[in-house]
Amino acid sequence: MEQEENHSADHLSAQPGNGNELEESSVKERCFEQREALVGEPRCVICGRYGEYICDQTDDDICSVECKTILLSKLSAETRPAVKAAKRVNLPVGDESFCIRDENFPKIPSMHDGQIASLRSKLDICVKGEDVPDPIMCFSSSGLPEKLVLNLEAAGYVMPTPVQMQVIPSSICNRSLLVSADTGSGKTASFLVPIIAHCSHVRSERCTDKQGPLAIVLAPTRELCLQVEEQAKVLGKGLPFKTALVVGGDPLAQQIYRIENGIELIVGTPGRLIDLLMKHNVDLNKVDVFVLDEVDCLLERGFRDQVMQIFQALSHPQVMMFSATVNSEVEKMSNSLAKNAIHISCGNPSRPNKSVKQVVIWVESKQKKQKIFEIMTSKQHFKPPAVVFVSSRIGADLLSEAITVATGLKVVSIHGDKTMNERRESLRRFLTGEVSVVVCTGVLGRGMDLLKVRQVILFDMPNSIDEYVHQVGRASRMGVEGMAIVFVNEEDRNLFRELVQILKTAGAPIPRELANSKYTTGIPLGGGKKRKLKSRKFWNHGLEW
Ligand SMILES: Nc1ncnc2c1ncn2[C@@H]1O[C@H](COP(=O)(O)OP(=O)(O)OP(=O)(O)O)[C@@H](O)[C@H]1O
Repeated sequence: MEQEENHSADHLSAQPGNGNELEESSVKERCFEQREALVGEPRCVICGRYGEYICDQTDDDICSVECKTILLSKLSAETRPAVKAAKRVNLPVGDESFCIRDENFPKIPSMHDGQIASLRSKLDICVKGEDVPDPIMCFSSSGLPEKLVLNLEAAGYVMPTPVQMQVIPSSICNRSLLVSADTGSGKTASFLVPIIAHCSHVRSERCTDKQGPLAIVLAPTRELCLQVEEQAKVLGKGLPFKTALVVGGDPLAQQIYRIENGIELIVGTPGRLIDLLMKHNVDLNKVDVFVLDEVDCLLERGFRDQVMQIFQALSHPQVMMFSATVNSEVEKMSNSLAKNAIHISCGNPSRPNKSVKQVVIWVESKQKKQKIFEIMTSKQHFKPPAVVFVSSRIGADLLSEAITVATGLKVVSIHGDKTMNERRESLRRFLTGEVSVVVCTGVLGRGMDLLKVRQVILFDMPNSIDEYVHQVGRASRMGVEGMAIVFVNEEDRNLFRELVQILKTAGAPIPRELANSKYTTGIPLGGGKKRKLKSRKFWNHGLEW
């Protein structure tokens, strides 16, 4: 007990002068101050570094006050959508009566169809399709391997989020899916959990060494692939489940070597995967799960042909497609990949996450730099760590230098002209808190789980409202409140109409210049033609990443 107390990060709250100064000074404030864990040492449940302390509230190993705060905010009943969801439908949180330990994965007991429909409606889950499996209320009710359930618990996943409640059972029933759900709502685990369960099931049934992959996850950016693969490794730990990351910028030979040695899941960008498949004979015959993360982006021109090429090399896989922004065009295109897919929608997809306060400011282009310096030197307005989105690579470099000079803050830039090692290192420095600002192009706009970020600044508006939704979404994870500061001026007039609609719906203030602009008031609401034009524009921008 004595020892536990001395290790407790809660001692940080001790006040100077109470005799605890010695322990206080040794407690690590920030995650990056902590060393890596050696073999056999406890690891921080948040970042994996040396788990020097024990969190009093949860008994988990943690490395620093910073990770303790994240751990507690993750577990906080007020901020967990799954727990909130359970409360909304009057389910006792963690009540075992809602957990069915049945391999065949039956219905929630004593719930008839009407009750299931009402449950879905309360959880904001909409489903379209034939024989849609019922949602689950806990991870252990879907016949997942015990080790996987333990890994989920260790990662702080006490209950599934609404999207996971509906996607996991549907996926385990081998159904193809098109899923749209809010940013930060847990889509990644909703496809990784069934993939890991499937792979470890197959491998333990037919245990032969060095087999080809069983699942492929495609994502549009290297950073997102890195993150998805990392999460797959955490959730699949201790199971017969190995992964390979196939992204540009890393040596191809190493990626081939890893695949040759036998893996279950490939996570990659379409271009590099095609490259690898052309140069090397990878047996894709056993791939029976194909996931498109950020499906709307992957089905845009530029990626679409590559995605279809990979798909055609597979033999009738289960296809699962995910994004926070799925429009009717994407729905139509998804038909060519999966005919009878179930459509699942959770929360308010295609709208900025409700937990992010949108603060739109009218700033003329020449004044933008001055404005961002003002924000970043204001204790009241600047809430680091912060992500700044700009529209060009050169702009990212110039602005990051300018912010450093003007404010003295540590800033990095990330964009498509940097080498993979530079991008990895900059992201690491940002995520560990070594630097407090990252200036980037759209490369970090989609899918990135920037856990500690609560503030994003859209220095340049992106080229489409869908990208706006994704970029704003970086300011919040799992319902934690965040803020997006958005600079607009006449140059963004193409988006005025949709932006004003979005701000009105969110009840956010609309700058006078924006409200009064002829582009806001004079043009009728855009139809299909206008959206197509925007999609193309986005693509020109997308290729610039
Ligand atoms: N059941 C759960 N319990 C607790 N935390 C969870 C759970 N599921 C996911 N998370 C955490 O929630 C955060 C957001 O999840 P994720 O990145 O998958 O969101 P997303 O829906 O893919 O968002 P985006 O559209 O922005 O990519 C992550 O930090 C993840 O670890």
